[in-house]
Amino acid sequence: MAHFDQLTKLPNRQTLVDRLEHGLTIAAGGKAWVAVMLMDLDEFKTINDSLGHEVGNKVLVQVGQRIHACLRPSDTLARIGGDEFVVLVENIESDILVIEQLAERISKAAGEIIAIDGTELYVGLSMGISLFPQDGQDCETLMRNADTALHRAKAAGRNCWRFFDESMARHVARRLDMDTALRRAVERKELRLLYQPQTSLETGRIIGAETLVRWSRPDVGMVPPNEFIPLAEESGTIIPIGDWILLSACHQAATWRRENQLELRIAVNITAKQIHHKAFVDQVRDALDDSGLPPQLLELEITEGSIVENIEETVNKLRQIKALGVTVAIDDFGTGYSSLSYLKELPIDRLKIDQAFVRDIPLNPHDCAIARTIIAMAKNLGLSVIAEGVETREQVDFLRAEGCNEIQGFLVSPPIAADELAIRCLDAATIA
Ligand SMILES: Nc1nc2c(ncn2[C@@H]2O[C@@H]3COP(=O)(O)O[C@H]4[C@@H](O)[C@H](n5cnc6c(=O)[nH]c(N)nc65)O[C@@H]4COP(=O)(O)O[C@H]3[C@H]2O)c(=O)[nH]1
Repeated sequence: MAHFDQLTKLPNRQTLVDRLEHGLTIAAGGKAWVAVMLMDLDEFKTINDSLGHEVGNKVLVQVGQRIHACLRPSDTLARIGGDEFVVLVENIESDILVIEQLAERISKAAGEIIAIDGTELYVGLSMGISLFPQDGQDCETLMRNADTALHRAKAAGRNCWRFFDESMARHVARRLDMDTALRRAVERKELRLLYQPQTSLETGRIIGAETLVRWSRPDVGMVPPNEFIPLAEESGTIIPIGDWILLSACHQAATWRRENQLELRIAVNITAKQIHHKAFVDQVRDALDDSGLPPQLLELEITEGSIVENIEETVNKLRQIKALGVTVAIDDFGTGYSSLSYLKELPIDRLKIDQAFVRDIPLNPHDCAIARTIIAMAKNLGLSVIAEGVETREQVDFLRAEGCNEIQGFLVSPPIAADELAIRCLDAATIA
């Protein structure tokens, strides 16, 4: 039996069903989602009736090519009948926002003018989307529910898409709305940076600060970074925002140096997507050039989790960063999956013990053991150690006795405004 549609050379219905069944078997064993995006062309019958089947066929071929151009190599596009196409997206790990974005790309691409034999045509496309596992466990149910959603899209005025599950659509809409607002947040000056002191346990003095972003969203209030940073990471908005944070933090540290004679190391959180972005090293170099900050006063904090995503490329990028003279710390250390073997290879300067292990020191013997082990391991690898989330005197005593180099936490100060931090540093008080 043929596996491909003769006209468009795309997989046909049978091939789609085979791939979907295979995809569901794989997805059933893990956490990934699968999306079935069923689409058809609005008013295709009118094109066929008024301009003839030959033109209709050319339209189908062109639309097929346009949809195909929006996909990743691992996605499947099939033509399952007349003007019906299906896109199968497997292995959706992080967020269904990617499906919403894909639906938008496809609608836009299909909706552009099609020129056939000197005639210009517009073709609208409606789409219904069902998701495994929530909208069905098997091929038949998922196709049926995608079809129900497609009918809803048509009823809603065509040239749009609908998820089978409306609550899912609302969830996506909320996130999309937040992402759109976030994209504008920089130019509208809704983002601001706070700085949390980092203190040397040897001298008791503040030697640096971590940059922590805050978003005050009009009509909504403060949105915590734990909520919007992962979203920005997912959608790619982290690239312009991260660039702004990096540049602003470098300027701030340069200002402390120039105006307050403070040589403070400024730490900036960097996400996985930022590291892997092709312009990342240039962005860091530009931020240093633009601000005039000496490179050794800039530290990049990257989480353990983001390193394991693509270890080779991360090592490569970090080497380039180190070559600039910038230092690197591993954030949230102990929560990821670091193995000693690659920790040795990473060009890093500091380990940051996650606050989850600091919180119950000295009462919890397990946490004490973990903190002690991280400190000892860092020493063996020639790395410095900073503990985050330090809130009590007892924690300081324990960490100091174990040889931890620096601390950060509410005991010294919560994240504060830049001016306030300068005053704190100029104040003679130290952690004794
Ligand atoms: N309970 C307790 N908490 C303490 C203490 N000291 C500091 N914290 C909080 O712990 C978080 C430490 O930052 P993180 O692990 O990098 O975790 C950060 C980081 O992953 C992300 N984030 C914040 N700002 C940025 C940024 O500028 N860029 C990026 N990429 N991520 C950021 O959001 C996370 C949360 O940031 P925040 O809400 O500012 O929360 C901060 C800080 O306010 C303490 O003694 N006790």
